[in-house]
Amino acid sequence: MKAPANGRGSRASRRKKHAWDRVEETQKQFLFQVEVPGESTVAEVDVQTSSSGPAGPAQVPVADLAISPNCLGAADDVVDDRPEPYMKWYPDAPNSDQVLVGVIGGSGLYHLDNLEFVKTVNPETPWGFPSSPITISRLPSGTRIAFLARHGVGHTINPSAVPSRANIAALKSLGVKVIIAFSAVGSLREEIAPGAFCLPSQIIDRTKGVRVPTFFTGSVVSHASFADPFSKKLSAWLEGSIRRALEKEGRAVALHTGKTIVCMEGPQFSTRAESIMYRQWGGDLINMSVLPEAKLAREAELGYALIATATDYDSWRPAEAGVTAADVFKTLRANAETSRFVAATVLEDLAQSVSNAKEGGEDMLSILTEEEGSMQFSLMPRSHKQDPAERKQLAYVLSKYFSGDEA
Ligand SMILES: CSC[C@H]1O[C@H](OP(=O)(O)O)[C@H](O)[C@@H]1O
Ligand SMILES: Nc1ncnc2[nH]cnc12
Repeated sequence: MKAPANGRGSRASRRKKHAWDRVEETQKQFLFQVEVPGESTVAEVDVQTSSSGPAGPAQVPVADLAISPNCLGAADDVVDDRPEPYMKWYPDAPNSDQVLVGVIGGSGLYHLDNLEFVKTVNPETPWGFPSSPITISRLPSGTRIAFLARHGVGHTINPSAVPSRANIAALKSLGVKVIIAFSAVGSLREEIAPGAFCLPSQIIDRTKGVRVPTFFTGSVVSHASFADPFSKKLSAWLEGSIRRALEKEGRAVALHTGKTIVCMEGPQFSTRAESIMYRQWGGDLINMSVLPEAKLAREAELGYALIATATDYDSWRPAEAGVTAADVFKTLRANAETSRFVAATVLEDLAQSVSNAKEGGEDMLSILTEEEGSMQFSLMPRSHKQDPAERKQLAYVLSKYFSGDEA
């Protein structure tokens, strides 16, 4: 039985520690030699000591390999039992230097307003440099945020070439916990008019394998859960804050939620047939940028939500000409102005909630840490065949699973 989300106190803390101990134990697994059916060679695989075989080298049937997520601590053992207060379980965040939130600006959104400039950083990650130097700014409340222009400041990077791994890794290296990403999107629905804002909840992947969609490209294998590609608590919280911001702005901009976004490869726009097909598939919006960004944020255990701003009706409307970049640009400027207003309001709201959280409120803390720990059920068990250099690279984004244990 999973304990209640608000389980607290010292007993709960002990249970949590126990769950993490189990993860560490699995990192120090015993080595077994395993005959893989259908293969002539004997594979060496790390497995847990289990009742199915003695500790030490042995021949064990593949069915007995403890490579299910259970070997990382059964799901039932994992209890959301963060001890209070804030500082104890969230040690690296709550000081004024901490950059909690990363904002990724899309087409038309190359800077934010109302912020006090602190510094620009350009971290070199194991996956190279981010799309643009990252601007760290201070909100009026003092909270710091990091801003990154997805296509570079002069919009010089096409969607297929965005260095998403470097972008996500760089933001994580600054201490960011959640990413709020902006994107200019086409609308596949009459009711989502150009100018409207959307918080999508699902993605259909129509990228073509050109972009590397994972940090795990070598001998360390991982299968992250992606059923809900956007962080649910973050998106739900954003909905209220964006609605307030749009009302305050007074331009009657609509906000749609729960929509499905198609991510296509581009850079050309869709054909009419494709545009119609995406509608039949259940697509409501279309862009070229949400993937692999959202997948990589999940792998890095960062919260991620997309604020999509509709610029055009793509190419599904029979009586109209298909979308052109000029159509997009027409709406882009107004959308970007509203996006800056929304960003300023949302970020201030967020900073306020963080400081409430420090004083005992809980909501924002669970939003900021929504994805933390999620990868523990996604990583395949450690094997001596994993490349130590690769594990070291992975420590850059997932230090709690890969730091300090390189042989
Ligand atoms: C400029 S039209 C197509 C381009 O715009 C969107 O960019 P972003 O998501 O970064 O705002 C779309 O995804 C395409 O990359
Ligand atoms: N129609 C469209 N297709 C793909 N990406 C877009 N970004 C803005 N409009 C778009």
